[in-house]
Amino acid sequence: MSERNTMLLEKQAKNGTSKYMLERCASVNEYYDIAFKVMLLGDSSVGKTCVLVRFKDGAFLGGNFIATVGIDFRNKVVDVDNLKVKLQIWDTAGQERFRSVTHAYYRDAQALLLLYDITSKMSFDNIRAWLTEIHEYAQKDVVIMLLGNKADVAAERVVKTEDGERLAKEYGVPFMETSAKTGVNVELAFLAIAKELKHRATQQQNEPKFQIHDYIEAQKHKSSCCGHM
Ligand SMILES: Nc1nc2c(ncn2[C@@H]2O[C@H](COP(=O)(O)OP(=O)(O)OP(=O)(O)O)[C@@H](O)[C@H]2O)c(=O)[nH]1
Repeated sequence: MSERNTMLLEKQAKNGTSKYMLERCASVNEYYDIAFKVMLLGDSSVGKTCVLVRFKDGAFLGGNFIATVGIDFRNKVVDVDNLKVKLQIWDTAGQERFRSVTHAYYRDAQALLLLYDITSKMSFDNIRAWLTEIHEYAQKDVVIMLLGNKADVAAERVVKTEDGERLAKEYGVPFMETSAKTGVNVELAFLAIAKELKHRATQQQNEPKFQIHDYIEAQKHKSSCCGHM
């Protein structure tokens, strides 16, 4: 981390001008400058665990579906403008019976990735209910991103890309389609979140605001030449 960034973060922490955590980890393996909590939400079997495993380990969990019980988390440190940003990513159980457990974790999250499955109309229709729940339990300024997962299964698609885009626009949240199987857009989703949170935490008054929508569109176009759904 540059000296300027260190001073800036320390100043913000001292003044209480940053709502975000400033943490230092002594372990060499897990060194980071700043940490954020991110939660994965959405119906059971939309692919939350698989998206997390794809991002963390670059692998796909195929085979038999094992539903998440309760809640679990994994850490990943990413570089954002010379800062080491630790994302502590909470994987929640989509099943209704675990809802009261996961509600308790909403308050601490700075970002929420809300997933539906493009081959399940019900998981898409339930997104409005998820957003209502988010507004009830999460912080007011939480960063929300909508993801239409399983984009690789084109033959079974029942939710059009435009429908996802329209819903995201209605709620003013960024949107993209992902595939935990091929990896398409998975890293982009987490990096966009990391950048948004880092900018919010370190931004100075005269600096231009980070535009997450513009960033995602630019990156999607960049990768569309060679990205495979
Ligand atoms: N083709 C395809 N299958 C996927 C993708 N993501 C997940 N799956 C499959 O969908 C099933 C459910 O995936 P999970 O990641 O366990 O779903 P979840 O949302 O974590 O489910 P809960 O833990 O019950 O909330 C598994 O059989 C995965 O292999 C994807 O991008 N493409």
